[in-house]
Amino acid sequence: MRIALFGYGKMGKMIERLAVERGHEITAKIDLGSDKIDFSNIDVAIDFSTPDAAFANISICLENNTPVISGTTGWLQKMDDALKLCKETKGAFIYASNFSLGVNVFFELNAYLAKMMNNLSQYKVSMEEIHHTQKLDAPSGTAITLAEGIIANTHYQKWKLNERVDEEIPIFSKRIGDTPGTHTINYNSQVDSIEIKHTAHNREGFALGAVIAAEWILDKTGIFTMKDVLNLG
Ligand SMILES: NC(=O)C1=CN([C@@H]2O[C@H](COP(=O)(O)OP(=O)(O)OC[C@H]3O[C@@H](n4cnc5c(N)ncnc54)[C@H](O)[C@@H]3O)[C@@H](O)[C@H]2O)C=CC1
Ligand SMILES: O=C(O)C1=N[C@H](C(=O)O)C[C@H](O)C1
Repeated sequence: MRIALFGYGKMGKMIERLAVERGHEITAKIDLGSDKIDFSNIDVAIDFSTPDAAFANISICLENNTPVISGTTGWLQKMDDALKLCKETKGAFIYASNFSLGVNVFFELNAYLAKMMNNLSQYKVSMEEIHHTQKLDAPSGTAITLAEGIIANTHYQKWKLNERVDEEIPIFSKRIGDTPGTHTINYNSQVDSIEIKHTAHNREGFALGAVIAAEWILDKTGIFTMKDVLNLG
């Protein structure tokens, strides 16, 4: 498979290593200041760039009939436009706030726990996410997906960054050293607390998930999620 990398930073470089190990070829590395892209030499694109760049990168791939996987976070305000463009171009697109198998299992666990806790009004939910100090967006995309999982299964309707407001899910974002990504959900009552936590030890799980998604989407048309790719739930 001929892969184009949009964004050749921490994730782009790790995806390159894992993709080559799995027998794929990297035929384009597009980063800041890159020249014209030769789409005739690309089977699938993988975008791990920046919040400002993701939508343009995804758009150019869809306009050139190239399936695209995006893991970039912090650009959700443009998501509806990307989905519309994918439908118009009859393209193929997967966005995931987190491509790791472990976090996708954790998403399912989070939804199940939220459903159980919904009628237990003595427990108040909160979330904490910890990432490295270079991260541009807050809260993390993963934290937003987790909050959406709680909202879909409880009476909560909104999340709030770094603040406790009645009836909203507080998400506390911390930036510490090189932390690859840690997410904790806590239900606290006067007498006890229940906590679930996912800790990434490095970035390999994210990168491998993105390569697996790229292998999976080849020759497909439509808008998919990692749940489709991993056959979870
Ligand atoms: N969904 C997931 O599983 C994961 C998502 N991420 C997200 O992926 C993104 C990238 O993460 P990292 O690689 O750690 O960041 P990074 O900062 O190491 O790399 C980003 C790269 O994008 C480049 N870039 C800037 N403008 C560009 C443009 N117009 N076109 C192409 N490239 C451009 C930068 O020069 C840089 O090399 C972030 O949004 C991060 O939150 C990170 C890890 C896992
Ligand atoms: O920026 C990162 O590093 C990560 N970003 C994603 C997010 O915002 O959730 C996924 C992972 O946690 C690492």
